[in-house]
Amino acid sequence: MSEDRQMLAKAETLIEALPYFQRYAGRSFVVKYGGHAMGNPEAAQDFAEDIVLLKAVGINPVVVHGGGPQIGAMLERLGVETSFVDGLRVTDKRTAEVAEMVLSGSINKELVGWIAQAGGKAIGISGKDGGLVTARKVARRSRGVGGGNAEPVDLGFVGEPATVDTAILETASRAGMIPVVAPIGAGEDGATYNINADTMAGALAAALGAARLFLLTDVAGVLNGEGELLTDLTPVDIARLETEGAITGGMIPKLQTCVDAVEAGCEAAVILDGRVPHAMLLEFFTSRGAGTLVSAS
Ligand SMILES: Nc1ncnc2c1ncn2[C@@H]1O[C@H](COP(=O)(O)OP(=O)(O)O)[C@@H](O)[C@H]1O
Ligand SMILES: CC(=O)N[C@@H](CCC(=O)OP(=O)(O)O)C(=O)O
Repeated sequence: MSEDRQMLAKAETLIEALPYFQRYAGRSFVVKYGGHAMGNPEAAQDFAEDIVLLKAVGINPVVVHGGGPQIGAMLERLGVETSFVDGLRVTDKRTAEVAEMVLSGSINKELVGWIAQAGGKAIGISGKDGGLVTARKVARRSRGVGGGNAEPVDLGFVGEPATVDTAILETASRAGMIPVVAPIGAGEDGATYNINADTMAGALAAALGAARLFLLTDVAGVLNGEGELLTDLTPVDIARLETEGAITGGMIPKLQTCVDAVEAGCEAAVILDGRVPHAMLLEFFTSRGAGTLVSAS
């Protein structure tokens, strides 16, 4: 391509994005960055640039991060065994301490650093800060599909957001900052609860009335039993896939989050491959969408 044609193509890409900038300026986007997607430092830098660009065009991004694999690695180093039920980590007191240390400590600050490198101002918090989230203990769960006969398991200090006060997010956004939220919350009893990061992101998206919820992971999107990408899903489709047993592990809380978010008024929730450079920008601002888009109908 000649240099002139290349310049023209760049200008056209920007113009293609203009209606989106205009339509979504002032709205909130909640972006969940999964622990699996974080493995690649280059993709992480691209991710941070995308977030800073959203902020620069007047959108208010709120980042929620995971860190499941990183918590797992730290538990292994400490010789603590760990297990999951329906994609949720069974969390005793020691595990909750390690989860908070890894999530609120190292990962949260790493992401704040990446955003700063990309020229943005991020503020790292957890659900405990500014009364953002009050957690309640999740109910006992049966193990996996067809686990109906098994004794339900007590997941310990696994929480879900019971109340959300978005004031701290709005204050930070108004001040030009990008909130980066670790999925940890305090219960009314003062205990620390480990919250699945997808669930946390969905609760914030619902409370903010976010225009979009992006869940960045390490797969192309939701795959059917044949391994093919499903590009558009509704809550009815998701219920069918779950009954068929096509959804397992971490995809269970992810899809439940999408359903809850769109039913609470979020326009769309998108599951995207966070390993693909600039996946979120390409999905949102151009016609070259990727991943799985969940909408109410
Ligand atoms: N139907 C499905 N389509 C895609 N991925 C699925 C499906 N069912 C289960 N998964 C699993 O869900 C994982 C994504 O969830 P998770 O490991 O919690 O990621 P993250 O750390 O990004 O939240 C995928 O890597 C895949 O192994
Ligand atoms: C209760 C529960 O399962 N909490 C998660 C929190 C981190 C998380 O959700 O990280 P990803 O998004 O990277 O999976 C955990 O302990 O792994």
